[in-house]
Amino acid sequence: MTVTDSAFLKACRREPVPHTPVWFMRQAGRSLPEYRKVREGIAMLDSCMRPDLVTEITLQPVRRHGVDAAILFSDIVVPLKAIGVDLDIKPGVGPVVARPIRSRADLDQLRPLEPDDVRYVAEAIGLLTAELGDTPLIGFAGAPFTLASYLVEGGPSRNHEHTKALMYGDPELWAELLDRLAGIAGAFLGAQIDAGVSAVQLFDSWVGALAPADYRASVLPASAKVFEAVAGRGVPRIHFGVGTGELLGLLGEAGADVVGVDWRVPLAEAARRVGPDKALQGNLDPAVLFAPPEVVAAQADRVLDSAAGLPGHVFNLGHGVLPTTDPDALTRLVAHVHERTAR
Ligand SMILES: Cc1c2[nH]c(c1CCC(=O)O)Cc1[nH]c(c(CCC(=O)O)c1C)Cc1[nH]c(c(CCC(=O)O)c1C)Cc1[nH]c(c(C)c1CCC(=O)O)C2
Repeated sequence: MTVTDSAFLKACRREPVPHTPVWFMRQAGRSLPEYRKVREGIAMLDSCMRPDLVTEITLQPVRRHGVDAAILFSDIVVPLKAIGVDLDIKPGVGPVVARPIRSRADLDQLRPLEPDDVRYVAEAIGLLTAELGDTPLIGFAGAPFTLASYLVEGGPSRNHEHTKALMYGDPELWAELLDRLAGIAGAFLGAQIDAGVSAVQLFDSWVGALAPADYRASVLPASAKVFEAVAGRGVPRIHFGVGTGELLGLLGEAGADVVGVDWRVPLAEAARRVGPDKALQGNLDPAVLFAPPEVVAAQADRVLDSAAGLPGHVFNLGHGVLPTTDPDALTRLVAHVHERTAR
């Protein structure tokens, strides 16, 4: 076995698999007591800059759950911090930006990302690939729209009103902002591929707030530029957002090899929307993990049944692991998916 032959990479390439591979968005994090222990007294962004901690935290869910892939412990705002944007991650809140970007002058905060800006990430990836053996490591970046939302709003937002005001009100400035963010995200993914990750995921978590026509006109070109920056590198590209049922076809069109699906659209229907030449990832509702074990198993089977016959399914949740999830429920779910799909 090598990483290349792993069930996860085979599923991304839509090749036959020994079992359906499974990993979880936010598998490294607050649901694990061993995570809370190593993070004690260390700020989130500081922990992302320490290769020893990044390595330990990334490995924790692999050891505990036996998932088919690791995801680098980092955050979508790490490359922004690395180029000098004044921001922090506030516990229980999320990324908070000191000087929101609302005018052309504010764009000065965004210079291009150089590999040296994130050398601690490359160092962590080197340590990780040595430890992980045959288990693939997924790198990631935030997509231009989702990064723009944090930068324009100044923090997490329910309605993205300032973001949309800029997008509709000053299309030229908006395009320039998204283009700069696309350059940063593409460079961040490129640095992770150079360092040895086996796949990359572009998180456009909040883009489900847009209508398809606006996505196509105002966001797709920037996300396509990110995927283009890492095309032809032999590394599958995954594209994910929440509430994107109406955008699934466009998320694929932007240049992904694998399209992530939240829990609102069954995978068989998602496959029709995405088209025949892409794999799918998803899509168990993360809240289902709070139900009794037999219910979790039955709901997982519903996901697997919907994906039956599709070439290329990576089992995942429809969004990240919720912080108060019982880790044993995740371990049982991995075992269940593996047993149910063993060929
Ligand atoms: C939108 C977004 C962010 N960050 C990320 C996204 C896209 C994924 C998604 O939609 O969930 C991506 C991310 N953030 C983190 C990872 C690690 C890898 C993984 O296990 O998935 C990944 C892939 C660690 C983290 N990033 C963050 C934490 C929690 C911080 C802590 O443990 O103190 C972790 C483990 C902080 C963060 N950073 C962000 C949010 C919304 C938060 C949570 C705020 C909170 O509730 O405390 C921005």
